Amino acid sequence: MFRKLPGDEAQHLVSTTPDTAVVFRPAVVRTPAFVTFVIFAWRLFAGSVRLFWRHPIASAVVAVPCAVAWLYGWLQSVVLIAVAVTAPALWCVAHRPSFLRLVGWRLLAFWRLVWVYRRHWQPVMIVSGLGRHLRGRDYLPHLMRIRCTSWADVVTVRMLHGQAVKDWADRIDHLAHGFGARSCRVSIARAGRLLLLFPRHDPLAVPLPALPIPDEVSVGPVQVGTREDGAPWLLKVHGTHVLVAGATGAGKGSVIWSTVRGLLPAVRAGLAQIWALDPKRMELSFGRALFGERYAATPESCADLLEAAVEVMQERADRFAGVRRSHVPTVEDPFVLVVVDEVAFLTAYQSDKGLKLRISAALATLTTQGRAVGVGVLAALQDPRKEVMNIRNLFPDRIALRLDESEQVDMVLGDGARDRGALADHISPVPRQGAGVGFVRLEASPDPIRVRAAYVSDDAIRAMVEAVAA
Ligand SMILES: Nc1ncnc2c1ncn2[C@@H]1O[C@H](COP(=O)(O)OP(=O)(O)OP(=O)(O)O)[C@@H](O)[C@H]1O
Repeated sequence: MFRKLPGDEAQHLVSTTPDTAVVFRPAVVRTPAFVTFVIFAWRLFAGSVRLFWRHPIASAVVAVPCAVAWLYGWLQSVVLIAVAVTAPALWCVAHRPSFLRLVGWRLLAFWRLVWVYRRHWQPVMIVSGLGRHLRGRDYLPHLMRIRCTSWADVVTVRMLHGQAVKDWADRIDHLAHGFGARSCRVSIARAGRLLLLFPRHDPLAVPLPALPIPDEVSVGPVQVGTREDGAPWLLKVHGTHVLVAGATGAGKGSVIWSTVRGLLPAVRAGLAQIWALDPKRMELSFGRALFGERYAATPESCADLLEAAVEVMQERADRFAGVRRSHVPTVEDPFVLVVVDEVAFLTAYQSDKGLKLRISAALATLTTQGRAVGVGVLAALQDPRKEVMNIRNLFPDRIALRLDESEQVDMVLGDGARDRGALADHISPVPRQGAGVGFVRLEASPDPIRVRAAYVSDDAIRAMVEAVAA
């Protein structure tokens, strides 16, 4: 045993009786009391300065009444506390948003920093493998800052040197459960720093009724719902192609109808046309009058309609060649949105090989050449696998509603989307809670954003048909 002990440790050994633990005599360095006092005083001072610097509001809440009591007496201090409590309460009642923005969320952030994150930081980091315990020392990522919004905590973290974003993305489950949240999303703040987003509650849990038909005549981006952060979810349809993937009952219809609703003023003004392909004959047939002649349900008529769209596209391409490089909608050349509900019925599940080829070729042509000349495709499908939808990569913008399998998330939103928190396979199958909820990736950012489409009821569709007929 003595030979196994490193260096001169053997000389500190106090007891090695067989039935007790090995006990070492600690090294004692005799220090004058004065030096010890100076060290403690310095630590106290440095700690107080750090506390004031990091948490000025919370420190002032404690320090100011103490200072007043010491300088002017306890009665004045009690009066001050009473005023300090009632004034914010009145402010909160009178103008809640400004109170929350300036005071409320900061206090909550302080509370959650102390009570949730700092308290659980060390065990969660060590158990999840994001921190290391080496030779008696903890090497932990640095918890830098907490910001609270109305629905989530945003935690800024400095990673350990040598860690990668993937190390954190692989552990979102550990982090979420470790800090008592439903989920966790990871995004990059800057080199070496991450933002972890922990939702406190789900702002999208309640269905959103159909949005009002906009007054402005525009081909987009159209508002189709709300983002998790409360901002409007604007979907760009002009100048792109959009693929909506979701299991049965995921609410694909609500994305399609909300888009149609947002384009309605442009349709009425003649600046947009919606061409509808409805092989299931369920979804779009309800508002058939909105599409006029440009509605197809049988595979043959769908192939014809798609080829007609290709003709429009090619005719425009011939006219625009060398004259302009982008499309501006006019009554002569309106924006054409080809809406396809359950596109796999027309491609993968189509038994007639000739029709399947015609439809696939037309869709591929539209999605590769249509956007510059004002022809866009909005397609919905249930199964995003390559065997089912081999042209899914030709859709620049993709929306993942509730999906059956976790692997399907990256198929729709691109590699790594699920690791970053796009848990489309965890969306509730209960229509009230989960229908129309999904994840999108915006052009500007690789981080998925959670959204909910507004539900356009049958009555709202009927009202739209009447509005267009009028
Ligand atoms: N945005 C929404 N908000 C709340 N409930 C919704 C929403 N969208 C749809 N629903 C509810 O979910 C049900 C299914 O929606 P929908 O038919 O649009 O799904 P889907 O994805 O098109 O399904 P399928 O592929 O089977 O046609 C609807 O009957 C409606 O009750």
